[in-house]
Amino acid sequence: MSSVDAIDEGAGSPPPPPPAEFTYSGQYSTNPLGEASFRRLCSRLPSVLRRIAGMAWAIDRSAVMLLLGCQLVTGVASAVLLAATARAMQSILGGGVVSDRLHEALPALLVVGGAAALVRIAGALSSYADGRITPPLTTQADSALVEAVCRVEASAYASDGFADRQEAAEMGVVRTHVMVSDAQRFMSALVRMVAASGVLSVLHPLMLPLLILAVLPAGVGAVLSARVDYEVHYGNVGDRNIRHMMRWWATNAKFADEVRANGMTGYLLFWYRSLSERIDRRTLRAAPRMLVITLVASLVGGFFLIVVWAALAWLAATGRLDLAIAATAVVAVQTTLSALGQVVINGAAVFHTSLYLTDMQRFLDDAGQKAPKRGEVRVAAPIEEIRLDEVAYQYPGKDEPAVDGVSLRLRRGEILAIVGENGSGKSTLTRLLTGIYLADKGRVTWNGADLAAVDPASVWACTGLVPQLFAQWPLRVRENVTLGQPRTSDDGPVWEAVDAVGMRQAVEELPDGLDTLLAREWFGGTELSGGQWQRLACSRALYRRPPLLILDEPTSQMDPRGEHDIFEKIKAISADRITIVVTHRLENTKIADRIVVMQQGRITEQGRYDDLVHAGGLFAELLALSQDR
Ligand SMILES: Nc1ncnc2c1ncn2[C@@H]1O[C@H](COP(=O)(O)OP(=O)(O)OP(=O)(O)O)[C@@H](O)[C@H]1O
Repeated sequence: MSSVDAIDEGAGSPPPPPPAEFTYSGQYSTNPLGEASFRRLCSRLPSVLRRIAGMAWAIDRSAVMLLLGCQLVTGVASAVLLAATARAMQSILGGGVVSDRLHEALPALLVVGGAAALVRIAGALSSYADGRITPPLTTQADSALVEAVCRVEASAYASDGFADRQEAAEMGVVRTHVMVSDAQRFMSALVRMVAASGVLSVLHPLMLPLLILAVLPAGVGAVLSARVDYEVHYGNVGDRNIRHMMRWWATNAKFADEVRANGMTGYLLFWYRSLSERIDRRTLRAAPRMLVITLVASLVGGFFLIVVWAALAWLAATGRLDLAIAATAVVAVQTTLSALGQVVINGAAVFHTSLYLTDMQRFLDDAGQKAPKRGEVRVAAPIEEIRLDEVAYQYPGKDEPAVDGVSLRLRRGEILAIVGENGSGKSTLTRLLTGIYLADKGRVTWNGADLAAVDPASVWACTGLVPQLFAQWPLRVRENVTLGQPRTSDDGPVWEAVDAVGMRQAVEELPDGLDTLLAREWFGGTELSGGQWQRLACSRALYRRPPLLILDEPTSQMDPRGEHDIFEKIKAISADRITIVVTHRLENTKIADRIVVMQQGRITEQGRYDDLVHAGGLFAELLALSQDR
């Protein structure tokens, strides 16, 4: 079924336009492989192996030692195996009675058996060591990525290509699953190849160069294929990223009503499939190149392989090579060939992995750079005063500042209401007040300390924020209240916070009270209503008893009783803290000691409710509009 068939609504109307093209954009848009030569690519292998070894060493030294020991054993045993094979062949193919010849060959055959067993045992132990290293290594890479993203300055999310590079870095995490085993297989094949080719060179000096010629094309082919593969991955990063997000939104149970009742299913499926098809098209476009690379590599490699066997036959037929030695050479050629093949395949895999690891490392380094480095100064409760002096902030890529030259002074005990039309800068102002964003211009100070030089953790330890868009954590009720600041094992303060938002009865009626899992999707989980979720978000902020309490549209989903309760509570606890309420329900601003009205990032009016109602400004106009029904 094509993507357009996925649209079941609006039959007969022209098909909608395909999803916008999302490309990996900005300063990171250059494919690091674009200019790299084959030689440079190969020369990266040692450093990649060193890096993988270093990462593994940090995880489990004894497992790494075991791996290295196994490689050594494999190499020595492979060489011994071939040398003993040559000796056994000489006895077996020599003159005399068969039983005598076999008897003479027996010690060498026993050595062959022992060496082969050792190679197998070393292989098994290597897999065991890999099994010990890989899971913690993957966990470490994955956790490092999650932590790096959680710890960046919030403003980094809006920076050029951040999400795309995060998506690219995720691939690095995926590749850590196979990284050690690829490297181990590569090393083990290399060791076997060196051992076998050493023996082969001793048997006849011509064999080795011929063999290398036979396998080299496959090596070049494998690396070139890896390069094309990465190129495709690189071209698809942007689309894959947005598809991944869209998948979450389209399939999330929380949005199921909206998707169905608004007839979005058809378009979303069309959209999803179109994007997938575009990704496929890019991938398929690379297929002919892949085919050419593989065919040419196989043809050239095959030709040289025929030359190898012909040379061996010629050497044996013309008596230049003893028959027993020729027989050993056949075994050695086979061993070297298979080892070389493994070297090539696993070398290409290691190289391939290195590309994704580089993306991951680059992202981690960049995220590290974007982590807050503001200073050691700490602020602590009580927060007596917060000041903003000529503060401005402009989002990356925007032409106008979201907040433009705002000055404010807030004192402990005060309730400030911020109002204004959509996009006037209210939420941005709260982000600047709490140091989530640092001002581009001007200063925000807490108790006189400039937030640009203050440890942000100390600021956020003093903050309770109910954002406009709050998370509905798939955790227990208790954790939804205490998340970020679990204080005691005693449930008393939790119930206090639940009471403060009028949720006691609702929580008591849940199957497991505070222990109820708030995730309907999971077995044993349950779901709250929109207003109940919002009450819980408020209780989370109240539980923190913060010196700065910020509520951004805290009651937009609540019934009048809930709204009344919350505002009563805010008033009751306001003496100890600075309280900021952002709201479009202008009646609610009556509780504020001061109201500021924002327009295009600036404060254009301020005063008490009664003053502003009669001031004839934007506040009065918005209030009149809200009452005009
Ligand atoms: N993360 C962001 N990245 C880029 N621009 C943003 C971001 N958040 C807000 N903006 C822009 O900044 C301006 C102010 O937005 P802000 O969210 O502060 O307004 P607001 O007054 O809170 O609006 P609302 O009443 O709709 O909540 C808007 O033009 C908006 O497009």
